[in-house]
Amino acid sequence: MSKQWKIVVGCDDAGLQYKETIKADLLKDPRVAEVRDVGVKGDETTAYPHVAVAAARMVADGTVDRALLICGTGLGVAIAANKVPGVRAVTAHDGFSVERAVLSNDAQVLCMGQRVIGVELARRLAREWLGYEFDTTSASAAKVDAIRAYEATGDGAPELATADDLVRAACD
Ligand SMILES: O=C(CO)[C@H](O)COP(=O)(O)O
Repeated sequence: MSKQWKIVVGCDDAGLQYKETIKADLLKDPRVAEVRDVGVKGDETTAYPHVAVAAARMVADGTVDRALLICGTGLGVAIAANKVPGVRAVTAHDGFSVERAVLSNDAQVLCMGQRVIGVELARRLAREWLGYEFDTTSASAAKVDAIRAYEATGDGAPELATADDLVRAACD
């Protein structure tokens, strides 16, 4: 059996309907072991950065494998989630980008905008997302390592890779 994902969902008030709909889908999906919810709920109006960072911290500390975040555009939640070290969050509204977010970028956080795409497309993309798993032996792995290295030191972490290695990885 393929991996069973632990997932956290989150949204702001502009993403509540999609978050609840996709959460219900995830809860029924046999590929999902656990779904956590960091809000918002009902008539809460917590701003998107707080929710996104709460979810991203759960990814970073290993509480969950992945996060699915919804706001109006999917942009703000991604920007905020990416402030948490170790987290790679993307906004994606098409199937190819969702696939590559995992297979190329090892992104653990998928963000979508309730004001951008229809709910059926968002549900489909979330379903497809569960089917992708990053291959640590793939050619993309060195490029993701380069991202990690830049994050670690801001200059490419020479202890993890030479500058030449990083440039080669970035250009491959
Ligand atoms: O889309 C959002 C942030 O990217 C959010 O749902 C709405 O933000 P606002 O336009 O600043 O209200």
